[in-house]
Amino acid sequence: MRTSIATVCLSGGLVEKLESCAAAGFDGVEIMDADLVAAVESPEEIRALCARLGLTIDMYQPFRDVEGVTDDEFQDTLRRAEAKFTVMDRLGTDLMLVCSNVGTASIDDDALAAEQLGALADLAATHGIRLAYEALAWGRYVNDYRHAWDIVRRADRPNLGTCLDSFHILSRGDDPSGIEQIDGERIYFVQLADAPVLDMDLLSWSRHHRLFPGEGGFDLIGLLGHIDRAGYRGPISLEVFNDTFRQTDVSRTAAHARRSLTWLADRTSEAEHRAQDRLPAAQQARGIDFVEIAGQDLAPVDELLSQLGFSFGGRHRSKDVRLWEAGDARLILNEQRRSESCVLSAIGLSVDDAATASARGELLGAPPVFRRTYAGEHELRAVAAPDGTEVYWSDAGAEPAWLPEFVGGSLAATPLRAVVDHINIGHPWQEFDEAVLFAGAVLGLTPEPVEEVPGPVGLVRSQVMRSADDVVRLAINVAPPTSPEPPRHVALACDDVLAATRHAKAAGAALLPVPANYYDDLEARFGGTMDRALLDELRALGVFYDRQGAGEFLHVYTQAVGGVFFELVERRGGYDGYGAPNAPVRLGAQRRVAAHR
Ligand SMILES: O=C(O)c1ccc(O)c(O)c1
Ligand SMILES: [Mg+2]
Repeated sequence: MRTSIATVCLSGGLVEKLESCAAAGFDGVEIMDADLVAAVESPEEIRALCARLGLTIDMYQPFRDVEGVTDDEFQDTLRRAEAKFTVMDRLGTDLMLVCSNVGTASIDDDALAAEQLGALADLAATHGIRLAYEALAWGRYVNDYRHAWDIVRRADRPNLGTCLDSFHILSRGDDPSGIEQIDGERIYFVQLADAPVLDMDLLSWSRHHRLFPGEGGFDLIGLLGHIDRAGYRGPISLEVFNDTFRQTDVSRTAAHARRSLTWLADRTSEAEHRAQDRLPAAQQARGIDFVEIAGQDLAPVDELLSQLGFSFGGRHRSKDVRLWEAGDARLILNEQRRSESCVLSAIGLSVDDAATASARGELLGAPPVFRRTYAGEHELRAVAAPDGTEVYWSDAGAEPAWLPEFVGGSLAATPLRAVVDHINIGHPWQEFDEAVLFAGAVLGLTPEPVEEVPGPVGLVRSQVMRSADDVVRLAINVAPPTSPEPPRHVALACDDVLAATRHAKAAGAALLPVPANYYDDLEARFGGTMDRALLDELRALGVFYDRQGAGEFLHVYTQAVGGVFFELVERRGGYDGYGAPNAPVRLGAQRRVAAHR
């Protein structure tokens, strides 16, 4: 797949954008007119830079307000176009994007539109330039790709074709299968954007919320299949107007964008027989091997885990690392990284083939992580997620291969038997989409619908990504910008949260206090259908409750140690959520505790 990207996706000046696109491995770019106009470099200098960087200039865009206008207006359009054709000659690019008219169109007449586009194409031909006509979803009269193709056919010029843009097709819910009716030679360009499924006006949705493939709700794989079957063999270009990507680090966004196309090419390669685009298969996690917490002084975490009913699993033979266990839940405390306060720093996953998992991660641009190992120690393969969290893979077995490296653990049975239910990672707002792409592409997880939870300092957006068998459930949260350190937590599932909470309280664990108002409300909501004794016990212990149909969810939180806290959960009757209705109360309680420290 030849890859391209519109300069409008990125922040910074044109030269920085081009350098970042080349560094990220794109083959070409679409240069946005406004980016060139604002640059101090001449078109000749930009052309030379692209040549030096190995980037082709695949398209110049956009040219607006062409068709459906009065004759006077059209004469001015030709004058304007001539000036831009000259710029394109200097840039050395031969394809111009022409958007369907959204502003000046006053005449709804396909014959006139075809005539005017034809005349513009004839003028372009004197420069050796081709035009790609694109239906914008909010075009005044032309807003459907089939309509744009009709007009192109009607104009019937050898240098006039169409540009397909996934956003304009899928945002309107148009049937993309009609693409196969288009002559592939006349599809001059393909622009791709994903987007969250939103119910809002098309223009604002398009200009602010587009996403890179794999981060939204559009079926881009299906769309590419139609485009491929139409016979299109040109570049696949990203055109993603997004408020976040336009203001964040340009080289990081370019790499992120390129990763989305690597993922997409892999997903479409099977159907389209493009073996060169194929990646090693995503490895579904069989289990969570461990969760690691790192920090300078983790004694308070040792204490808390002991109070929760974990048992000490020993110290590592050669490193300043300790293990705590409760049934199948294993927590590693790592004091080797002395610069950090207490953070959730790594996740270990067991998979069928760890080598394949890490090879895939690296091909998707995730940086490999190396930790020093000593003779006889198990070497784990790992990459870093976009936020720096390390993901380790090990081959699934009866028990983790690294377990014997921990010595001196207590042999007593654990009071708590648990398994990691979900892991919740707070991210700064600008890293959210990248994290979603990483979890989907590298970890092979599938997104659940986004939840939004009102917190005391802003709306918290939460996207759970999970494996097919629910072994891994990763909640990606956007922390409110005012929270100093994005909080993270590990939720541990056990059979009896009430008993576990009694045990933890008796052992002196600092649990999160829950306000009485919460239980008054619980009584109002469920009092009619809930056992009185249960309600009283929830209130006495500070345990949260939620219900979905016949399913019930009991959960309780510890207070945070640094940037980490724990949750004990009990799922009854097939409850499948995360207690989202309780999140505002939890966030409020956490804020109160933090304020009193
Ligand atoms: O929002 C726009 O104006 C705009 C311009 C060019 C495009 O290719 C497009 O999809 C949208
Ligand atoms: Mg477009």
